[in-house]
Amino acid sequence: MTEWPPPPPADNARIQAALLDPERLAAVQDTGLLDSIAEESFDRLTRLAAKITGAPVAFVSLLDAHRDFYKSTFGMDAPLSTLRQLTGRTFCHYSLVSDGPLVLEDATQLPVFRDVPTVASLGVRAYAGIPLKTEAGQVLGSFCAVDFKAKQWTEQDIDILQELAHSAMREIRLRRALHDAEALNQQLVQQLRKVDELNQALHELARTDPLTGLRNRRAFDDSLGLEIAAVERTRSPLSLLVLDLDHFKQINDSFGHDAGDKVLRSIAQVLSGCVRIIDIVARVGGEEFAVILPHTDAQGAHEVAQRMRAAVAQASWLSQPTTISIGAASLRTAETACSLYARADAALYAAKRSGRNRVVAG
Ligand SMILES: Nc1nc2c(ncn2[C@@H]2O[C@H](COP(=O)(O)OP(=O)(O)OP(=O)(O)O)[C@@H](O)[C@H]2O)c(=O)[nH]1
Repeated sequence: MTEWPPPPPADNARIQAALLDPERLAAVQDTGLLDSIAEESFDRLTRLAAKITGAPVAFVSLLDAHRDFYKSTFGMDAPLSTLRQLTGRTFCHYSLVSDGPLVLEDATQLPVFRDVPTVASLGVRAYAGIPLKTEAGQVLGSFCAVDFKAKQWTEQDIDILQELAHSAMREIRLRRALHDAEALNQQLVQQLRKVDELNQALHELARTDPLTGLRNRRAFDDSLGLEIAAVERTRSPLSLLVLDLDHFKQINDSFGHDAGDKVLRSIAQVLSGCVRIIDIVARVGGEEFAVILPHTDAQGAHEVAQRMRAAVAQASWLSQPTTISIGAASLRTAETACSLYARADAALYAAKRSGRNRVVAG
């Protein structure tokens, strides 16, 4: 056809330079389509191209450094489709540097083009290729139609192929945008996970006594409420110990506040070592601790309390013995957390009044 006379064939060096241009290759990689499977959104376009132009074959090629990758093919018979990743010089390479549609009515009649391997190997004679160009001007490959006999491409054929090439480019951009959105979404999910972890850490921090690492008063109150609620379901016993160091003021006064802190930390360790994993040890005040003992009756609570009292009394603290007094109370039917605590606290003060270093049940 006269409207699109084939341009003088580009020399090999120019094609090679364009093929290997790093920016172009980066753009091709960036599509994320190399080696991807066939997709209906592209196949629909090649099918349409063949149907409307009457060409038996249409395809979308992406030009990698050393191969043509066909994202979509229509009308290629079995042996041809095995050439899905064609190597060697192809018409699409000429299209790459053609700066517009490359339209060949009969390649066998044209110098250089007649030497393109697919002319001899597959019998290709007519070719119309529209460069697939990014907004930045990088040519990714071509949208092509091919015939095995000479073909007079009409102006409408080329218009249609250009429209379809345009749609293919839009599809490519859409893929990229989707991919970017997925990556962003992934990042967002990771950030949210981090925020969750931080929140969790903050939550833990807000419930932890910084000096001893035990639960603090707030966490203790929550735990006691939950354990009492569980008792209402399970009807199992529950006991509470409230402990206070004896004459702790003297330790502070004699050895200093830091030494007092050290004693509090050690006491926390000793107490934690006396209980089961399900028991809850908390520091509920300056030198006051409390221990929730689920599934434990008054007898069991007394045993644990005596174990704690003896363990503290036997440990070597600074240069003087340190002891604790303990009040114990076991939950009564329909009793509130407040009442249970008050009874254990009253028992603690009874223990103090009656000489310290002892356990009193409330
Ligand atoms: N080192 C240190 N001391 C604390 C802390 N919290 C409270 N205390 C001290 O604990 C002491 C408590 O004194 P008191 O309430 O008189 O009780 P006590 O000396 O233990 O005497 P009894 O309880 O009657 O046996 C005070 O000296 C407080 O300063 C703390 O976090 N670190």
